[in-house]
Amino acid sequence: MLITNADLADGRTVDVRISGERIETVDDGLDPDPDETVIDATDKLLLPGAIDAHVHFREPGYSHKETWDTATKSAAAGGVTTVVDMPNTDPPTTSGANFDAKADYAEAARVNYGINGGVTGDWDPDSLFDQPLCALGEVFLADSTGDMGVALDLFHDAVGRAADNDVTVTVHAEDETLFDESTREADAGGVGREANAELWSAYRSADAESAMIEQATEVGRETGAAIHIAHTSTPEGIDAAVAGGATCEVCPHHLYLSTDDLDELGTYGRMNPPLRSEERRRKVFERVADGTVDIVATDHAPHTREEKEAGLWEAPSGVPGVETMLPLLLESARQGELGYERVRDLVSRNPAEVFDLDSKGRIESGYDADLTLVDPEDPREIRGEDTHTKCDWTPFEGRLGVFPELTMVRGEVVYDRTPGSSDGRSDDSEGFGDVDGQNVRC
Ligand SMILES: NC(=O)N[C@@H](CC(=O)O)C(=O)O
Ligand SMILES: [Zn+2]
Ligand SMILES: [Zn+2]
Repeated sequence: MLITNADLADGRTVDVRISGERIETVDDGLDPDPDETVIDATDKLLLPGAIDAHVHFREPGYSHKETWDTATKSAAAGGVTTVVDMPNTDPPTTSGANFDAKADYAEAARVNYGINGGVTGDWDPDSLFDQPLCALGEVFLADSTGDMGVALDLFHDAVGRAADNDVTVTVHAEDETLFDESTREADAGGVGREANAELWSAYRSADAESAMIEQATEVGRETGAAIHIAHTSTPEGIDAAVAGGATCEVCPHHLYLSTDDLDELGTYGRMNPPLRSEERRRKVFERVADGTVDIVATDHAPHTREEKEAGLWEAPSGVPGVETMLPLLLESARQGELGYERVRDLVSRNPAEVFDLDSKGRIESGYDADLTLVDPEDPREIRGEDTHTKCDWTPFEGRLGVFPELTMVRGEVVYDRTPGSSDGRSDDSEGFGDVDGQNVRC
């Protein structure tokens, strides 16, 4: 296959030849071979497929929220070609056997995936580390969905084991002892969008995050493990991660939403860590734009509308996001708030480096042909009902996103937004190709 005249994030315009699963040549003036499929990418932007290093695809255990099929369609339609799945499923991914149980479900994936191991009081590190883990984590230092919170002494042991096995540790860092219990009394009731979700932000305080990041990075230094701080939501948290020698990630909801949006979102804006003030959100955005933050990942955490239609303290935490991450970032690039190379680094190059995905994250000869093609000047309104996640709602309703036209996984079309228009490149009427997702560690 030959993609001609594509603009790259660095401003070059090139032809890209794909041979089998790999990028063969990146050059200009490549002539199509006889019988070679040609995609004219004139005025389109070609990006390495996004790597979402933080998703909750819910199976086994919670197929009513999401399945590997719906979630990886959502990923493909959002330009995400690799995902890393978190362990808070049922059973949790805390032993070799439980890893195998998840791997069976993951066979339905249409994009590449990694599976992480998790830590609980009764985890089985011996059998777990025998498996091809992508990373250890998220290791929960506070309870979140799945109630997998662990104490610091167990965390210390687990990080030590990870260091011995040369596995990166992704950490959910909040200090429960610093949560503000008094906020519970202020709740006047109200369910779903009527709930006063600002109380959730007050409850799981900004201090609780940065204090625990300091402790987690100290354990990293003591043990020599590579620590990656998940979903940092505050400038203080990002600065603590950097000072502590860890890598860190920011999620689209902490980049584009703040407590100002909670009037409208209610429990649909409840997640851990919670949304922060507009002032903090701006400072987080600055740190993403200037390269202080290593990666953007979604923490795609779908729950049904029925589950979200509950009181503030009963509703589950988490929002979907795998389909809207790259579109939101590309809209910021269109607006001049982020450079295209920064976007590429945040969602492709850097996650590939942090998680040792050696053949991914770049459009260069020899790399996997995981690619996504967009018209950078064609934003659309984000609509929950248009997304492919099973939960069918989005906290970004009505915002603009620059969505992919075409996504490829290891040289095969996994998503084509205009099926039929392009010589049958996809297999079904929704535009999805029947691609066999592969475990990135196998
Ligand atoms: N972020 C969330 O609010 N929820 C996540 C768990 C997590 O990442 O903490 C979930 O799995 O629902
Ligand atoms: Zn978390
Ligand atoms: Zn998470």
